[in-house]
Amino acid sequence: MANSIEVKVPDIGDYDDVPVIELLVAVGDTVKKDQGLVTLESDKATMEVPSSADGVVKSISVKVGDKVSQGAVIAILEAEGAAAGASDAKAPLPPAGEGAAASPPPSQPSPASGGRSESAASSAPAPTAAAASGRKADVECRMLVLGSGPGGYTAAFRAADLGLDTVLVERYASLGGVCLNVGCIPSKALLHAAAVIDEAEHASDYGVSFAKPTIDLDALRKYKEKVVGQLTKGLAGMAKQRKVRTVVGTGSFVSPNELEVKGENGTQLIRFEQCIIAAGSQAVKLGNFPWDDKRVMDSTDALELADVPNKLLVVGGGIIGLEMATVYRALGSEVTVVEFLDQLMPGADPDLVKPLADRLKKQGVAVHLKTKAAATQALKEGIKVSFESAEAGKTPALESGVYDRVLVAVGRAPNGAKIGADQAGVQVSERGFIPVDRQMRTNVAHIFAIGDLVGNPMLAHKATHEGKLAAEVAAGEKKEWVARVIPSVAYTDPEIAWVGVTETEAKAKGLKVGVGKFPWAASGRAIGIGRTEGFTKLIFDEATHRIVGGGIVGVHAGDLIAEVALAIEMGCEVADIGHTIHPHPTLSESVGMAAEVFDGTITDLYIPKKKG
Ligand SMILES: Cc1cc2nc3c(=O)[nH]c(=O)nc-3n(C[C@H](O)[C@H](O)[C@H](O)COP(=O)(O)OP(=O)(O)OC[C@H]3O[C@@H](n4cnc5c(N)ncnc54)[C@H](O)[C@@H]3O)c2cc1C
Repeated sequence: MANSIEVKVPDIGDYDDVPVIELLVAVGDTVKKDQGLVTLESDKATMEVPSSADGVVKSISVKVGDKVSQGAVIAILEAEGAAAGASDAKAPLPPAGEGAAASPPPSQPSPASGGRSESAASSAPAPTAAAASGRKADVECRMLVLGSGPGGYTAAFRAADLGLDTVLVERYASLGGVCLNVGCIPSKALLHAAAVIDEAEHASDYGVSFAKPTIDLDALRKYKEKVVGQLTKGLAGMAKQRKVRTVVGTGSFVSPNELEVKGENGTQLIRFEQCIIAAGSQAVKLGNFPWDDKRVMDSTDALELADVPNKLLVVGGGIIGLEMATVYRALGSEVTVVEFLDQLMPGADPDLVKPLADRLKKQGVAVHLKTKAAATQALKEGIKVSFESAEAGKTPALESGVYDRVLVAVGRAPNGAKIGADQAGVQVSERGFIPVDRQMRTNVAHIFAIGDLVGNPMLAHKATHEGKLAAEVAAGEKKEWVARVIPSVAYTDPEIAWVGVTETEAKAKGLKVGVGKFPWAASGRAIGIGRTEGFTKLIFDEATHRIVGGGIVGVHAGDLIAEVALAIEMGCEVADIGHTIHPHPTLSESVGMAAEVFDGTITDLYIPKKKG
């Protein structure tokens, strides 16, 4: 029977509220009595395994940076003997007809999945010997990675670099997944063209006039494809250099150690010791749209640039919908955006969104909030869409319209339920997410999952970070998720970027925070480029003056937010940021100056002192 032992911070007053600075072991490690588990900051105290217990680390309840008090549980151990089958990342490949005996990892919500309650629980059946197919394998490998998006190719490359013989399975011939082929990269190539069109249009403000642009759609499409091709071919080359074998075809698990891949050249059975699932997500297709009509598009279709519709409806005012609205508006479409919620880009603070909403309005983009696309009809002259108010009983601001094309951008759904995960014993939530622990392990110890299919935010940089972590853990490194924050960026015009705690979230959670906000109207650089609508705000813990979040709206906000993310990761206080010398004249100065605003030391603005 399992004999669990809790390791607690000792009952010594000195240890109150002390940050954890190092985790010395990881889940699954076998530990011996008196071995160090966790190091705390104050006088480098090390929490040790109690002398009564040799065992396996079942869970670790803290991460680096957490503050702990006396009595807090730091880890749970399973005493030796009770831990048979505990995760062994280097479990040998079972012979055909024999499954892996893996015990499930601890039940911990992944921070990478936004703390979802869908944890890698232990209720899924452990794979049994009978579950293996008994078929002859066409390919055998130490590591199989399913899906070649930013999560998958990163995981495969890192695994190979760490010496694991790796196979990468991808259903499309081109590596790179959604991000490189039909997501981040092509959208940014088109947004670059949109920005140039816009810049040229406004250059007359400073005395430089260009003729109205002529748009060669074929050439623009080719440019986008060239950008994508350069990156995807680069990936194929790097896979070869690392001796990562790629298999093209659609994969589905047939046992805890086997994946069947159906491709153009028939069916192959791949047997693996360890696996990283990185099968990503796909666009949600609302059921009330006629998807067999080419005029109804998801983001992949919209990036095809089949034509520039006279009238485009964008359903969904989130990042992807607004980026595509930006592109098509610049190319000449009359764009209408409808959003069900009461703000564009839900998740960002409303003040960050306002400059974008104002600019869209100026540009003639019609935005209707609290509006639902209720019914659709494919007519010869266009797609007719009828709207309803999101508020029961209210009349929508817009009742109906006929559009040459409709882009539906209402979110993405994980592919977890489409890969035969049940055959491997891997748990999948009702929504299609695969729960993982802090090491990206699923409930089956030798199978990891990463990227969009483990939870929000569905972002490429989250997927790559997780991919690296999973590969390193699989190769035997003692690691777990320690990143504090994941930045979000909308590459609209202006860009909006935020990271960490938002003001809205702080209010909802009753966190005591203070804000330093620097308006770009006072930035020499912003004035020089005629883009003063932006601002930079930093959010600090009121008691410690440590930075906990930040948001930037304005050109290049996506590049600028990296400094704020680093400051949060480093645990910077307001003075660390304010005293960092930023180059002048740059937009980056606005980060230092936002800190000075909070600190009351700003000289580039005049802020009257509060009376009393
Ligand atoms: C229009 C658009 C713009 C975006 N812009 C940004 C951005 O600017 N920045 C950002 O961070 N994120 C952006 N994203 C999101 C980003 O693309 C995803 O978060 C990222 O691609 C997720 O990576 P992943 O590795 O989890 O999965 P994916 O990139 O989805 O890759 C999964 C791969 O698995 C393959 N696959 C799935 N099932 C199987 C199977 N059964 N067999 C074989 N192969 C399979 C798929 O074909 C795919 O290639 C954007 C997304 C879209 C749609």
